[in-house]
Amino acid sequence: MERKTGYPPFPPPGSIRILLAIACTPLAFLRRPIKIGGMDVSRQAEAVQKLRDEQAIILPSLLQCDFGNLQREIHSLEEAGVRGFHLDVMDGHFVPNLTYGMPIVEGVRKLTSLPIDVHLMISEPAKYVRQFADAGADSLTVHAEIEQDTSEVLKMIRQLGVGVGLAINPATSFESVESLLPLCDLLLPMSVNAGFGGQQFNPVALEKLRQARHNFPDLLLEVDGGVNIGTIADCYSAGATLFVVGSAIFGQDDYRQALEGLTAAIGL
Ligand SMILES: O=C(CO)[C@@H](O)[C@H](O)COP(=O)(O)O
Ligand SMILES: [Co+2]
Repeated sequence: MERKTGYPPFPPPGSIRILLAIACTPLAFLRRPIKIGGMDVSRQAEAVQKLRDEQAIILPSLLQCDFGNLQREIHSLEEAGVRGFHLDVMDGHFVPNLTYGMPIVEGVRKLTSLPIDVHLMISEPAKYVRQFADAGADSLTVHAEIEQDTSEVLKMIRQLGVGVGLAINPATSFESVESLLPLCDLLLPMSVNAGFGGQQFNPVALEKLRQARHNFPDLLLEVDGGVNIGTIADCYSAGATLFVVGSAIFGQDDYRQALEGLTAAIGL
């Protein structure tokens, strides 16, 4: 399937081209917000760009960090070289586990300027996406398996000016969500059933990554669940560039060593 890029098929007329060139310089993004149809696209562009900037980004899933020492944990992870954070929000309904909500996102936002990637494992994301964006999330990923209209939720997230992500559990096929992908910046084929850290990697995610990379070359591809030095290389070869890692970091005393092991495993 050919991806609709939204780009014009030929260069726009001179005046529009100049305006676009000014608006698209990184410095212009830093100077002022750009509103298109009432939406602030500068934050979205910056956040998604940061995630696109590198060949591979390891995102620690903070689920297993020491929340009694959150500031120290964020600091240690930054010192160890991480380039972003992954926050798992679970509501005890969409998944049989309950974690945290907006206050923790807000707390982490105060402690870091790195991208915060929020994974919403909740039944009714439409009710809360605005609050998560206001709390400081840079990208919001919702599950295709929710009972709400997923395309409407993805459009709502787009309007909020943050990165738009779609997650699919191992039992959900790539084909069943393909038509939603033009609405997204990011696809997350889960390599475990959403709900708990510390599960074993399910290779069913790999074929979905390959399909997505082939059909949607510009889409950010993330993988989450059981990613460790034994599984990360296959995910990278399949096309993922964002790697969510919980146990393989927090199960180690030395975060730097854990990160170095993971990046070495993909040859970077
Ligand atoms: O979204 C989830 C679990 O549902 C994850 O982000 C996990 O927290 C990752 O932990 P590990 O599988 O790496 O231990
Ligand atoms: Co997650």
